[in-house]
Amino acid sequence: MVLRLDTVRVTRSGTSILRDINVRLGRGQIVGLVGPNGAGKSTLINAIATLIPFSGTIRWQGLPIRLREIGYMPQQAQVRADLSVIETVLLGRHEQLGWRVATTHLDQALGILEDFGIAHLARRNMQSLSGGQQQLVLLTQRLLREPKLVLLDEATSALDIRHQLQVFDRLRAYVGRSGALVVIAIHDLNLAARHADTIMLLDQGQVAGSGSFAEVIHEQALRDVYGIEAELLRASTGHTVILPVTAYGSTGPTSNGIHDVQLN
Ligand SMILES: Nc1ncnc2c1ncn2[C@@H]1O[C@H](COP(=O)(O)OP(=O)(O)OP(=O)(O)O)[C@@H](O)[C@H]1O
Repeated sequence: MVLRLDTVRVTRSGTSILRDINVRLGRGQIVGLVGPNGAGKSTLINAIATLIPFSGTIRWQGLPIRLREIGYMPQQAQVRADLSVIETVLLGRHEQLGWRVATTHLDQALGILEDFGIAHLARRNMQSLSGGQQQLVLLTQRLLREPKLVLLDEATSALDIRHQLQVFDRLRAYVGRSGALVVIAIHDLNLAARHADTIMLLDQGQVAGSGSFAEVIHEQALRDVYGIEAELLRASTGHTVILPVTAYGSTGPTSNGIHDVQLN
């Protein structure tokens, strides 16, 4: 197991935010970090990225994590600099850039933009892009130097359905090629069901479950952690689809099992 957290705790402004987090994660997988608003997902990602103080130990391949060696993308990555898209992506390799940009670096930057279907934006100014386009560019920037640990906080939240699928396809290819570990905080449980190899469910600063989607996200967990009644459907792909029915406590139809639906 390459990412190891032992009794990690985070306290902010006197309040306990994360309590006794013990985690073991192996490489070559996408881990979906899920949980309701305020559960502690961003805090956990920020602690792993060493951006906030924590107690306990966090080790990557047996060593303390160094931010510059990982690919980290915060929840609200902001673009302030007046740079073009290609310049922004190249900054992903800023430690290696000199007075001239090497052709190989430029080719890599253009290649990753192409891979994510946004090569046509290469010469555009970042400020002129939509929020979703900026999110895609920043993701390619983080992946440019091929980090083996990638921490993404809601990295697909501003993307349309096609781009969400595209990003997960690219992340899957990246993980397959590089053997990286990708941890992505994500609200969309259906996306997580489809694309995450492992689910880690956070609730009130603690790990409420980890394992396969089916092991972690079931009707009782949705009731206990999210406070909703939901139907769990099974798509023709075999993946679970969650259909929220009603918020806990309100009246409405409840689920009585898993149903088959045909997706074309
Ligand atoms: N600097 C801070 N000082 C005090 N409390 C904080 C601080 N940062 C976060 N919190 C609290 O910690 C808890 C966890 O926040 P966090 O942002 O990690 O949750 P999250 O699961 O990422 O939520 P969301 O899904 O809404 O993004 C929340 O209750 C939040 O109010």
